[in-house]
Order: sequence, then structure tokens, then C-alpha cells
Amino acid sequence: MTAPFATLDEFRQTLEGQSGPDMASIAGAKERNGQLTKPPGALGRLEDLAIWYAGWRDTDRPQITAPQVIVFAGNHGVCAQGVSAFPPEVTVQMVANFEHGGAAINQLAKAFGAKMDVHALDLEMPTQDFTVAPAMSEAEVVLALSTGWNAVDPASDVLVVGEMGIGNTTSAAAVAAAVLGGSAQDWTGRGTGVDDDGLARKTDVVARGLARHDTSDPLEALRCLGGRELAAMAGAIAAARTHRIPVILDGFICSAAAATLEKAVEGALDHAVAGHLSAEGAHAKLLDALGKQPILSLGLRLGEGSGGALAIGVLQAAVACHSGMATFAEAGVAAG
Ligand SMILES: Cc1cc2ncn([C@H]3O[C@H](COP(=O)(O)O)[C@@H](O)[C@H]3O)c2cc1C
Ligand SMILES: O=C(O)c1cccnc1
Repeated sequence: MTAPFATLDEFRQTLEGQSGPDMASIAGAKERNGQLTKPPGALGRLEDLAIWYAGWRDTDRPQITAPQVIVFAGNHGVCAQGVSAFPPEVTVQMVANFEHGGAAINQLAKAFGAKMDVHALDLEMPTQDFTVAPAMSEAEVVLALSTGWNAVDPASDVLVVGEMGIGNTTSAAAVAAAVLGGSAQDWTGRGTGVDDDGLARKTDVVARGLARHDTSDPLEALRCLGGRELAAMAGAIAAARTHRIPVILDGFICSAAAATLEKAVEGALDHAVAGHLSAEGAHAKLLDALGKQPILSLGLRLGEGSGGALAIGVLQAAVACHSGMATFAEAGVAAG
């Protein structure tokens, strides 16, 4: 489906017009959950996940057969400020690695039966350094949102969005600070592993970005401080809602991009769960602010959609139990 917006205002209107979960499917799934052959609540959070998933799939007995992982890549002008432990060429080199099947996310997508797509967004044209100018023009951010929107396969039944973009933890920290409040220090972490000097430099860069731009509007924060891959993730998350495809969020960068949607239109992330808690320092605070409890906590600090992809397995398991288990009546097991 072609993206139904050509401006940031139209994108916001698209978010405002999106529907919520199907309450009848939620009620039916709760009813079914209560009849399954297990003590009430014994599957813990798996039960909540299955019921949540049912509401977005419009059925009380859903299946997961077609997960999609999309990795978006972008380059960042702010790398000129020395904010990453790695050089910006790594972005395009990793895109080649994704295309040849050699990255962590390739293995994780394969392990959970997900199809994986990679979209490189104008890598030869990095965003502007946000300490001197807005990262993107309105046309550029809308194009990136549209690329993300159009990348979603309407036939998929769960979506993970990930990213590759050297420098993008700086961008994500700035976006998070702009939309959720707090200081640059609160949100800036080590990313790929900058040393203490690098962290101080990076924090200063985030502070200067925040001081330079008027980011009271969350979508303006995405434009001025974000990156193409962050905008594409936001566009894909929004498109998934329109297609009734539940989303599993990845780590710090994905969550910062997603936060712009929730802050633009409250409830815009109701169709999304947090796949994992990243080791990037401020991710816990970000998830708290979004009211999301991570499914996994494995110390990952990679991005690429890796933590989201791992959580596909948990969601699949939750849905398999919900839809595949026998009821007490079917199995002839005495209910308590
Ligand atoms: C080889 C390599 C593979 C990666 N895969 C994801 N990232 C992660 O690291 C980057 C963000 O960290 P920073 O802001 O410190 O540059 C992003 O590309 C993110 O996806 C990688 C980084 C590297 C070096
Ligand atoms: O949490 C993430 O997404 C993350 C953390 C560090 C580096 N790259 C990605």
C-alpha cells in the first residue's frame, strides 16, 4: 500500500485516524484462555501476550505464520563530531553483510522463521549534522517515513523493525530527550562502546542539538534530530497498525523512533510490545516512559532488530499455547 501522506501533518492525521484493537476478539480470547488445560494464570505473561495479539488480529484464536523483520539503514552527519567508536563506512559495509546473510539479524530472523528485508536509505547522502542544521528537511523525513510505510508486507502477521546506522545512538538519545524530557546526560550512552571522553563529547553533542532546534512537536524532533532509518522505523510501525499487524519493538534506537509516534498521538503504540531491554543505559527509562515491559533481558546492545527478532519466539510460543491447547472440556480434564 502506498503511504497515504505527503507531509508531516498528514502523517499525524494518519496516526490519529487509526483504529484500536478488536474488543470482541479480546473478550473471546480471554474466555478461551480461561478454559485451557492449565491452572488460571499459570502461563504468566504468555497469556497476556496471546490476548493482546488476538485483539490486533481480529480473531480469538490467532496463528503466527509469517513474521517479517525489516532492517533500515541510514547515515548521520553528526558522525563528524566523533560520536561513535566506529567509522560511518561501517553502515554500508553492514548493509552488504545483511544482503549476504552474514549478520546477527540474519541468523535470528532465520531461527524464528521470519522473512527479512533490508532498506538502505540514501547512504551516500548522510543527514545534516544536527548541531548545525536540522537533520532532515520535511521532504526528506516524509520520504523516509514513506519508505518505512511501504516496506511492510501486508500479508505478514508480526513485524520487527531494526536499524543500522553508525552514529544513531546519538540521534536516538537526542530524540528521546526531546520527546520525553530530561537532560542530554539522562539519555546518552556508550552505543558501540565509546570511551569516557567519547561519552562526554557525545553528551555535549546531544545537548547542543537540543538547544538548537524547536522540538516541542515530536515529529519535528524526528525531523531535526533523527535519521532516515529512525523515520523509516516509525513509518513501518505506523503502517503495521493500519494492516492490523502487531509489532515487536527492538532496542534503544527503535524505541526512541517509536516514542515519537506515541508522543504525537497517544495510543499510537498500543499495537506494539517491547521485545527486550537493551544494555544501552537509557533504554529502561525509555520503556518506562512508554509504559512497556520488555519481554526479554539478555544484555544485548546490538540493534539491527536483534532483540525484537528473539522475542518473536516468545510471542509465537504464547500464541501456539493459546490457540493450540485443549480446553478442559475437550481434554476431559477436571476443572478446578
Ligand atoms: C559492526 C557493527 C554492526 C552493528 N550492528 C548494529 N550496530 C549498532 O551500532 C550502531 C549505533 O552505535 P553508535 O551510535 O555508537 O554508532 C548502529 O548502527 C546500531 O545498529 C552495529 C555497529 C557495528 C560497529
Ligand atoms: O539498543 C540498541 O538498539 C543499541 C544499543 C547500542 C548500539 N546499537 C543499538
